[in-house]
Amino acid sequence: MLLEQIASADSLHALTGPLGITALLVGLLVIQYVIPYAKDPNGLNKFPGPVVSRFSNLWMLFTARMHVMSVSVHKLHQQHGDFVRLSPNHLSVNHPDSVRDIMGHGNGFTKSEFYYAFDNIEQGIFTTRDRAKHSRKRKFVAHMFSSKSMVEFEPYTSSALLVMGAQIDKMIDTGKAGDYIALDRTDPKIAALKRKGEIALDAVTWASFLAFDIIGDLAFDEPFGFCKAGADKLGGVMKLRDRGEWCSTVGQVPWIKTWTPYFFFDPFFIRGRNAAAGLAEIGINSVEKRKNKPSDPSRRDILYYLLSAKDPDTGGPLPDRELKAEALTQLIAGSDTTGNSLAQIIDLLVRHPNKMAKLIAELDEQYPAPSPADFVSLFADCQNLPYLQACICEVLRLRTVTSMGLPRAVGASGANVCGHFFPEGTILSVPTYTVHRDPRRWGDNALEFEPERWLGGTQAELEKHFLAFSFGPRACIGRNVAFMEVKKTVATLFRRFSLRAVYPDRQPCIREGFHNKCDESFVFMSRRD
Ligand code: HEM
Repeated sequence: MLLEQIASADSLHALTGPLGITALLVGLLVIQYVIPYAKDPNGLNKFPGPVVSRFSNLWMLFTARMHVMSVSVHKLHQQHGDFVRLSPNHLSVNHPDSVRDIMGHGNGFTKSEFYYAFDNIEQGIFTTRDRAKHSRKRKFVAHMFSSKSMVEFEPYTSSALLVMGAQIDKMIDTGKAGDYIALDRTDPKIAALKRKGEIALDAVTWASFLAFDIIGDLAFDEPFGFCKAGADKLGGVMKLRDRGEWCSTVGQVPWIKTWTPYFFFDPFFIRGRNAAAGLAEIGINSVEKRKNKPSDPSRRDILYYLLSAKDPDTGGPLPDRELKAEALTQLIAGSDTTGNSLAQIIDLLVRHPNKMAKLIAELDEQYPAPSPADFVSLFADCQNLPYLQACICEVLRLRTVTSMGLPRAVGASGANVCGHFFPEGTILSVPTYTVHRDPRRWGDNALEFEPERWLGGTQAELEKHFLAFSFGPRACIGRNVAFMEVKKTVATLFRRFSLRAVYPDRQPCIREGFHNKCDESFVFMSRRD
């Protein structure tokens, strides 16, 4: 009888009509969101956070897409305290022990599925989630970042700095370097503020040119030539930005990755996907070019180390796809990070002329003679300058390139973290932006630019809360190369040139992708000697 009723035309109509479809949708929503919430498999219901985060990743997707994730998470911590729920299985933890408990060695955590969005060509050292696979990769890149290779890598940084110095000189003399025309030639407002002997340029643009040129030479045998051309002929800088923003957004809901080419409602997704493909092409072409070109046998660069690395599993060379994926990883990890850090260093120093004067005094003491046109600071000379080191650390604290919490997944046996137990698969992150502003860690002047805090023997203590290069087993492997590049660049620039902000009172607009970028930072420059 009942079956007959169901099968009747009226009932079928009811099931396929608007009411039936609504009931079906509600049922699906209950299965997808409400039941998991009620079951609370990771025990996160007791933690506060936005209501929508209890049921879905939408809050994270939205804040990432709007480029405001770190700041939004920070506001939630200010409102709710040390533990904030960001999605059904993701908790952000800003507890004094969170860096040790979540990021530290030996706790069995892995990178989360967020990193799937970053896989390009194939999993590289940066994206690999599996711990055994990651250790294998760390083994074969270890030589590349030894102190010996640091000495071998220095000349590539020096030659890029030489080209950039010459281009700035050219701009001071002619107002133009390659395709780049000094800003005071094109913008009457800037021209009106200019003093004699100065030119105006965008530090963000030139820091990117320099960082790309250095990594091009360091990784692939020749600089990309952006400084010489005064232009980014490959569109690499923009591709990096678009790809980074796309990855950090897609990573919030990783399964959408393969569908983004069809997201016609938001060109952001199409652009990001194309940028990722374009970057892979730059990487693959550069590797192919290098492999087919007779190379100087004494040349020691990243590709030399990758080409001569032994696969720890087979004892033979690395498989071709893996080699390309690793080369691309170094290109991406080593260019955008360094370029953005340099831009932020210049931006914050020109906004704090008293700190900049202290740095210049330190450099002048190191280099008392007038600096010639081809002056480039040797790493040996600037490596241990305390105020230079302090300025760099302080900028990387306040203007950290990657300031969002880096998500880690709890391993098979669960984990005790800051007094709570979390089962396998729970995602935990330490909110770098918030940690770097926490008065419990940095004192009452946590929000101020105060390089002096790094002086006087406090560095080791502060390093425990310093996440600019991350912490633990997945910390930045290129940290020493980065410090070498940044120290040499800052020492060279500030010894040779005077810099001042074009608009000292205009706050920079910082846009967050996976990396934070100043949209622009206009500075006046003139020769000092
Ligand atoms: C100022 C410059 C730099 C900063 C601020 C920086 C920051 C970071 C951070 C925060 C991570 C961890 C990311 C995560 O866990 O999601 C990381 C990882 C990494 N960085 Fe850097 N980085 C810099 C320069 C470099 C350079 C110059 C290279 C190479 C030439 C490099 C290569 C890598 C690699 C390969 C990883 C992945 C390590 C792993 O998972 O084992 N980085 N970096």
